[in-house]
Amino acid sequence: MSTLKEDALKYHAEPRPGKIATHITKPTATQRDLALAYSPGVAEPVREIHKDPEAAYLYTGKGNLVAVISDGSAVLGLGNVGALAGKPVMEGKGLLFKRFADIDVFDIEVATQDVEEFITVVKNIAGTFGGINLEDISAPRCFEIEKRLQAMLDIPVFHDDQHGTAVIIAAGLMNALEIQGKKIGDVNIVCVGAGAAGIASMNLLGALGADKQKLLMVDSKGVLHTGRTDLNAFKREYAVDTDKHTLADACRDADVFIGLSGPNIMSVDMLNSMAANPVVFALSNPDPEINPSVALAARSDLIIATGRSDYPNQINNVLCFPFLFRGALDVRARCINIEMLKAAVYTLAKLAREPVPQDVLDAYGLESLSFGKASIIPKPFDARLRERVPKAVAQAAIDSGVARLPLPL
Ligand SMILES: NC(=O)C1=CN([C@@H]2O[C@H](COP(=O)(O)OP(=O)(O)OC[C@H]3O[C@@H](n4cnc5c(N)ncnc54)[C@H](OP(=O)(O)O)[C@@H]3O)[C@@H](O)[C@H]2O)C=CC1
Ligand SMILES: CC(=O)C(=O)O
Ligand SMILES: [Mg+2]
Repeated sequence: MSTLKEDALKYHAEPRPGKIATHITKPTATQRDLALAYSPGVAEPVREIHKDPEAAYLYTGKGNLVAVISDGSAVLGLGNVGALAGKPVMEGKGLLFKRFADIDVFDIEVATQDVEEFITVVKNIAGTFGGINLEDISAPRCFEIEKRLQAMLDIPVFHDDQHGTAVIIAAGLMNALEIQGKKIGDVNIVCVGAGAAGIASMNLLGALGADKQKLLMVDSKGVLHTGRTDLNAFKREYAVDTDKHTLADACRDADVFIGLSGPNIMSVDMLNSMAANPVVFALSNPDPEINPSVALAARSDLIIATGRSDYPNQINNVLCFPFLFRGALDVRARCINIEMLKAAVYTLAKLAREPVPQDVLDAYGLESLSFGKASIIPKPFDARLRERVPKAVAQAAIDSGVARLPLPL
């Protein structure tokens, strides 16, 4: 039998290399077609856009085109593999944008990890696009890059690993805590990984009612505590006065473990030391902080999720970014703000409580599935995501004053 590695390499190589290509949207069969598509006809939209840049939305693909841009500095949990090696992931994001939200993508791998150079590249190509999805850029550089680019540009600049991840964690956690009979403001949370995903996810959980005093963040050197002198400004926000200094200390009596760090970091002893009815989101890709089979064998009162497609409860930003951008592009939003993120959270969480459609069951080879410990979040194939999340996001953009168009009919 072939292995996942063999299958994955073959999938990417055959029948033609890569996962995504461009296609033509206009007739090209006759001399007249070419005269319209290219010279001389193409001069007409050029003149219109020269007079009014907004006309680019009318005459080019800009409004439905997103750039997935990476410097390859934090690719999944594989680390700093560089721009080119990250390309399969960026093509993958393009595939997901297209498959789930019919958004066109150019993936762009920028071979510099210098913040100024990177910002200059993105700023200078941004006019081509309706939105910028920054991907797999390590912290703390990613925070400055996103903030400065958003301030310069009038299209959404969205770091998926920060906010896409935060949205799906928040939606999944709201449901998981309800099933476990706990409230977000009461629970002790451990977040391992104080990078792009960890910091942004804890910021959003805080905005949704999590108590910072009950939160311990952990990086590769241990718990972020006030005695540490090696913390950057983003980590310092989460430093607490505690004598818990190791991950094992932090896990003791915790209700929630969120892993946004690297593979196999959580031991069974750590899991066993958590409070009753715990929630573990082991979200490092491709290998989670703890293997779900091992974890479930150790504790039957557990809810566990991973970032992977091959286990129940996939907490992965694929459930957010296609639908969030669809909503933002539909109303030509200038940015993606917290109101839009919250709208996505609530819509995703609510949808998970409804019966799962048959075609979704078929795609996963399941007889049945209903809201509960093994189904806290919708599956990406659920067509209702495309119907509901963009609409909620677009409405939030309108209500918060960042939309330039009304809701589509
Ligand atoms: N399921 C999903 O949808 C998503 C999952 N992720 C996963 O989250 C992880 C982090 O991604 P991202 O935030 O973008 O990367 P960053 O590089 O920005 O951050 C990584 C963080 O993990 C910490 N870390 C690394 N190794 C360890 C360790 N052994 N013990 C404790 N902490 C550790 C780093 O510590 P230090 O600061 O000390 O270097 C850093 O704080 C990846 O595995 C990625 O696949 C990310 C986005 C979405
Ligand atoms: C899912 C994703 O974006 C990551 O692991 O980096
Ligand atoms: Mg990523």
